[in-house]
Amino acid sequence: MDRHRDKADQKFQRKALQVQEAQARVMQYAKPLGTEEVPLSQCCGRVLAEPLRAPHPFPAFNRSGMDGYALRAADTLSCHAGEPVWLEVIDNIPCGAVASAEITEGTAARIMTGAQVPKGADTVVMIEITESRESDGKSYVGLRKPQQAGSNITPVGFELQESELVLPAGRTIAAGDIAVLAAFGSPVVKVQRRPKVAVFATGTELLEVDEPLQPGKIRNSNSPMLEALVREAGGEAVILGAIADDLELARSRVQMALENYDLVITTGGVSVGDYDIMGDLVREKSGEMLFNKVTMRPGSVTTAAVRGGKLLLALSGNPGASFVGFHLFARPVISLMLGTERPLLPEMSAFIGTDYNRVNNFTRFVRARLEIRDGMLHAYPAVIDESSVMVTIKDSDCLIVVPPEARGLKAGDKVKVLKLPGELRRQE
Ligand SMILES: Nc1nc2c(c(=O)[nH]1)N[C@H]1C(S)=C(S)[C@@H](COP(=O)(O)OP(=O)(O)OC[C@H]3O[C@@H](n4cnc5c(N)ncnc54)[C@H](O)[C@@H]3O)O[C@H]1N2
Ligand code: MOO
Ligand SMILES: [Mg+2]
Repeated sequence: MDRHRDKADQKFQRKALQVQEAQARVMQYAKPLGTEEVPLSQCCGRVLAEPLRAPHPFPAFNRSGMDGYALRAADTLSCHAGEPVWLEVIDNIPCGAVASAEITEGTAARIMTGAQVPKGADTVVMIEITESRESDGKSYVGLRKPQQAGSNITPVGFELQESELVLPAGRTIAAGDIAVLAAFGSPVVKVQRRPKVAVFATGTELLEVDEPLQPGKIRNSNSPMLEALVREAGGEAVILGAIADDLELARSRVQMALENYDLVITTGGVSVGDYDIMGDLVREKSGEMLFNKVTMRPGSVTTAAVRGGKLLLALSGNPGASFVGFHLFARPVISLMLGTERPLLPEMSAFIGTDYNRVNNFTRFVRARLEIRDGMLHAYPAVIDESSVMVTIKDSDCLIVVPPEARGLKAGDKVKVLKLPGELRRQE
């Protein structure tokens, strides 16, 4: 009986941490996991593991910006009153070729866009403003206006000098980065290894997605949602299914997962209920509990522990709470494991779109839809945003941070929002 009392006391006496403190506790266990090489075609969205310095200037040669003639600007200065200057065309330089002769006084080379400008030439004149004639088997180009040195030539190193830093390590590779990597000859790219994240759900009430509904039961929506969130954060998610509320079973599953994966995320069973086994499991002596209560809503019962150096994030079973818990705790951990420098959701300020009157003792992270109007951000809180509500997660672009002291926000008040990843939802 006394042992029961002890257990119950432990269960109910939880010390709530501030969100930032709780984030700091989990983030200190998140370190980059090492690197691997992937083909250029598969590196989009991965995190670059080493900086790229330009191995050569870019462009690597003085490049013609027009189809026309390469010549010396000085040779055009003598045109006056519309009298053309005639220069002998001594070379023809298609793109990809190099000149066979230097341009000297009185000569020019026909040249195409993108070709290397020949030695001696300091300007390129576009075909449209030139004239041509043949005489004694020689070709001549005629110009009626003096030209400026440097025109239509992109000088060597215009974009980048040799050894200039182009891509810092830690950058998430996007299309423009891929162009750079290709231009500098990187068929394989060193990227951070993706964390392997085990996701499992707890709850005797849970059905598989393809099972028919049964009385009192629900389908497991958290695991597929978390799988998508892990992927979006740059991790590799492995769904380990749903387990019944059975402490023995959960203990062995969690242990197996901690041994085989970089991070373990569970949902459900962290509150004070009779079958809330994850709470019991985390309080067992075999590991360090980092926290089991956070001053936030939803997700106040979010729990974290470390075992054998690996993090276990036990998120609340309520869909809204597991969504917010993922973004505040799991996403930063995955980001740090990927070696990124800014693991937390970006903060912005917005005008709240409607009144918000819900009162709370804890900071509330209210899911909301963002709209940009006249260049200003407006955040519309979801009409129903209880922890247990699933359906409005899909419409949220951000979380409005409502501190406990904010009582009765009025439409138009300025609020802090945490931007969720991805594009803004369209207004229906
Ligand atoms: N007496 C108290 N009861 C509760 C408290 C409290 O402080 N005292 N806290 C409430 C709060 S706040 C939350 S949040 C929930 C947390 O619940 P658990 O993390 O223990 O989660 P469960 O009990 O397993 O489930 C809660 C809810 O979520 C549904 N669920 C669970 N897993 C899934 C899933 N994979 N997919 C979809 N939905 C899921 C489950 O069926 C329940 O409806 O506790 C409050 N209670
Ligand atoms: O604190 Mo509960 O975790 O969602 O509201
Ligand atoms: Mg519970």
